[in-house]
Amino acid sequence: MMSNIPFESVPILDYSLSQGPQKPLFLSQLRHAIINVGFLYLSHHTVPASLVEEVKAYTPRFFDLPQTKKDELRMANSPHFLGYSRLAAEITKGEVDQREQIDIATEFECKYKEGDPIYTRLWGQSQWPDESDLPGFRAVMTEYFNSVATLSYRFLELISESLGLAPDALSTFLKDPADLCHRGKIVKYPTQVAGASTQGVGPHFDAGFLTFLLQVTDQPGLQVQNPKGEWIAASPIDGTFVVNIGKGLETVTRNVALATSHRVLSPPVGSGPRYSIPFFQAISQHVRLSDYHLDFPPDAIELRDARGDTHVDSVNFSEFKTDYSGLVNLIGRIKSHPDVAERHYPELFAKYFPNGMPFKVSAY
Ligand SMILES: O=C(O)CCC(=O)C(=O)O
Ligand SMILES: [Fe+2]
Repeated sequence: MMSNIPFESVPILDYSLSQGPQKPLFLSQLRHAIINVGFLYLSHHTVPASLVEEVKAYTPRFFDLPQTKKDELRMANSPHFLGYSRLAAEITKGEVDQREQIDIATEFECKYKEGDPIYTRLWGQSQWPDESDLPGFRAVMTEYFNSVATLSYRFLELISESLGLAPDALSTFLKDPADLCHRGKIVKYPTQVAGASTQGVGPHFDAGFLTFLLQVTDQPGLQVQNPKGEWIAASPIDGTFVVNIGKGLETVTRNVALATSHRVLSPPVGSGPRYSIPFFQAISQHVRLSDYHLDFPPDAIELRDARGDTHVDSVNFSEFKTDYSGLVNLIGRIKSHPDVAERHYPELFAKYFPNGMPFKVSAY
């Protein structure tokens, strides 16, 4: 299991082990998952099961709102790229994604003013449906994201420890948790239309540090690419999150932690829609990851080198090597949602789309 043979399944880790005498076992399992897989299931975690059940119950109800109500929340309204995207509004790797979604974030008041770095405008308030249309939705989703954020901080400390770093070595990139705007989305993948595309979301890496994914329904569809290029299923397991590493964490750990390409296939004809909720942990906007040098013990570096390079079929991300994290994230959003960019960031739109609005955009 600890070898560098390409993984054939996504490991399951029991978070409760990290809180007791079995912590060393947990940390060794975590080290393997972080270095060789880049994905894991996390069971027995700290987000209350009752809260998860409430979130699951609300999810289809949001999408069942009348189309006009959802369109009122459209992302194009928001300089923060938060809000609703209709079915097939995004493209990954040149193909339309068959999903409908609302991007939301933890509570954050945007303090951007003229003259500040433009990327500080990216963080701000979500757009929520009217309370009378979906009573309690905002409160439950906000509580849920806060609870996942808390877990994500603790988990980052465990990752540091598992790699032989001081527990707070990675937390320094999240400096002041009260001043972070974590993002995520609530997603609906409709069942495949016979003969049509099966791309729920095309192969991609996540951008930031850690992603915590809640698979709301039971359909398979999420797949993770191993270093040989094979697609390995990460089907739902009740009571777990799927946790994965983003390009930011890979960059700052000099590839010790592995960001792994993944995709979602549309649910098969007749199986009903699939719903999921990814939470993307934010890091401070003002850090340039390449300015930091984390001192890993030699055995972590050896494990990384034994794993070697991975060959993946995915869109790529290299800006973390040169730019401020906030700018990297803003550029990612601009490329994914040029309609929002054209309205709120005309200069950046012109820079990244010199020929005007593309017919096809490339979403991360
Ligand atoms: O819906 C899923 O299971 C995964 C979604 C995902 O990978 C993403 O939105 O980054
Ligand atoms: Fe993803």
